[in-house]
Amino acid sequence: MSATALPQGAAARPAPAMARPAPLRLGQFGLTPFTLCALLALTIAQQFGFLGIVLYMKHLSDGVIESRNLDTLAALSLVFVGMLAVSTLAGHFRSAMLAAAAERFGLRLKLEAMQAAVRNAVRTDAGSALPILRDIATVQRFFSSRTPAAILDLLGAVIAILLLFYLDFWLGMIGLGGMALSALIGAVVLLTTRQLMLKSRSQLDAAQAELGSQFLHPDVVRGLGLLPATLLRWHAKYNAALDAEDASQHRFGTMHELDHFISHLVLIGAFMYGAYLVIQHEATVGLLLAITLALSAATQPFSHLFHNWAILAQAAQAWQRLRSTMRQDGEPPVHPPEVEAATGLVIEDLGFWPEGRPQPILKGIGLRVAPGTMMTVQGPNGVGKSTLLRLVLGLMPPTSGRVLLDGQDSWHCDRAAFGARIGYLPQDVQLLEGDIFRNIGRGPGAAASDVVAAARAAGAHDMIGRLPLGYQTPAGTAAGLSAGQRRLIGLARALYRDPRLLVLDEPEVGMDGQSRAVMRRAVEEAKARGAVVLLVTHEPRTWNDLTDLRLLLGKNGQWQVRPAEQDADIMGGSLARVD
Ligand SMILES: Nc1ncnc2c1ncn2[C@@H]1O[C@H](COP(=O)(O)OP(=O)(O)OP(=O)(O)O)[C@@H](O)[C@H]1O
Repeated sequence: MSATALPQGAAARPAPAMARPAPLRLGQFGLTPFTLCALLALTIAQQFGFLGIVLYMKHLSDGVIESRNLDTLAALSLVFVGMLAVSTLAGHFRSAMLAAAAERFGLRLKLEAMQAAVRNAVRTDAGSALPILRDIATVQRFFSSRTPAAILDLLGAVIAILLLFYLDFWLGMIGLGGMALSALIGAVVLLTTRQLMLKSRSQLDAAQAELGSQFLHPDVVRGLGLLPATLLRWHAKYNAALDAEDASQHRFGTMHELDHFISHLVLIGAFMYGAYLVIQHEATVGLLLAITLALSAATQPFSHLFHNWAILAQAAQAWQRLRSTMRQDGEPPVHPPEVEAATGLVIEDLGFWPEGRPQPILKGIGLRVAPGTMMTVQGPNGVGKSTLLRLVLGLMPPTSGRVLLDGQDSWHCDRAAFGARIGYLPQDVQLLEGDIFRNIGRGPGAAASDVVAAARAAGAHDMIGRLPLGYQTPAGTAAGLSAGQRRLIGLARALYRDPRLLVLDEPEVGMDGQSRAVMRRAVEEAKARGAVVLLVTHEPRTWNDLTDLRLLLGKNGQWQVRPAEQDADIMGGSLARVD
């Protein structure tokens, strides 16, 4: 046995710096300045094609019809058919580019945002990372809808207004006034519905999360007759969320009607002015035709945007939430292993003091656990045993100090490489969706021999063999495995490929005598292979013969390391003996 208590640090060191995550930028998803310029150029080409028709109509009615010149009619028609073809092609390429961007965006965003959300959820105990999936879907739905094209078409609206100015200064002013009014209404409604939409979204998330967590314990809910109360509570929250959404939809609807009214008002104004010019012999009827087409090009993108305002507003909010998730991500920078550090587990001046707590949970813990050594972690309920294990595993950043496994900082590490070197059996064993083989082998591609060896070491092989589908038995939440079976599979997963650090959180809970014996043998073998074993237990006596060292935790961050021979159940209640 080799285990050493290191001197306690006098003052808490600041927590190790988190990496500042790169802000979420559209450029990361292929929307570079070049792509945007190409999209704008295609939009202009498309719009010129359309606006060409305006001029075509005007020339036809002003010149060709009066002169009755068929050659001019044929030549003009040919030119404008060509323009129309270019416009259609430009529109097609633009749609293809937008669709490709939407796909690329969805794929990459899913990967990055999901990783960030899971890391945040683990670090902050924030529960589900799933709302992020809805945000990704919202942003993706926006990109694959007609709305980005409508935004680009606002450029066409500007060109249409310029054309109106070209036709007549005051016509341009009427069109510009209408456009400005529409934009103003849009901005006002977007700002005033923002809070309502945020409220509705957070209420909906809270209601669904609450119902989801209740359904995780259907037996309790049904068995204790809590279903009506649960549904009533959920219904009230859900209705409140829908009320907020209805209010925002109502405002969107009002705005759409208002925009409709303004478009018609602008059209009537422009027509009246055009008719006045015709009466004054300053223009021909062709001008009225041109006004109709140009104004429709100027107002259509607005009308589309207002119609789909909710998609735009929801996408903007989802994008902001995604950005903030990525900002909070803070994946720590990876530190290379310290070659001169002692092998095994080294804990240096480790402290954990969450915000809002008057006292630290853990303070200045310093010790070394050599390879082939088992240390039990003992202490009363709520004293910080599981927290210590999570810090050792590098699942959250310590407030001070650090943990090294064979010289590798457990927080500043490459998770995939570090995870492969540890085995962890939490109090509440959660198996992932997929079969037992994948669960033990920690994903696809595991060697069958390694999986079976781990299952044998955990005493799970025979139990798995008795299942109708053996290692192919589904192991997820709906699979129906018993708590004891899940625990054995969880232990096999922890033992997979001989971890350097084996962390067991109250492993004996829920195990029968035979399974406990198998577990003890597994721990013994892991020690013999040179693993460091950390074991949280409320029954230290049952592990006496395998224990080399005890870490005793007390209230407010008190701690002490003792050799195994002393005081197996010292933490039966008396903290004074630890001081
Ligand atoms: N991320 C966190 N933020 C704030 N407080 C936390 C965090 N993690 C743990 N705690 C608090 O730390 C205290 C210790 O919790 P922990 O689960 O580590 O206790 P424990 O000793 O394992 O208890 P038990 O024996 O009952 O399992 C609890 O009061 C818990 O609320």
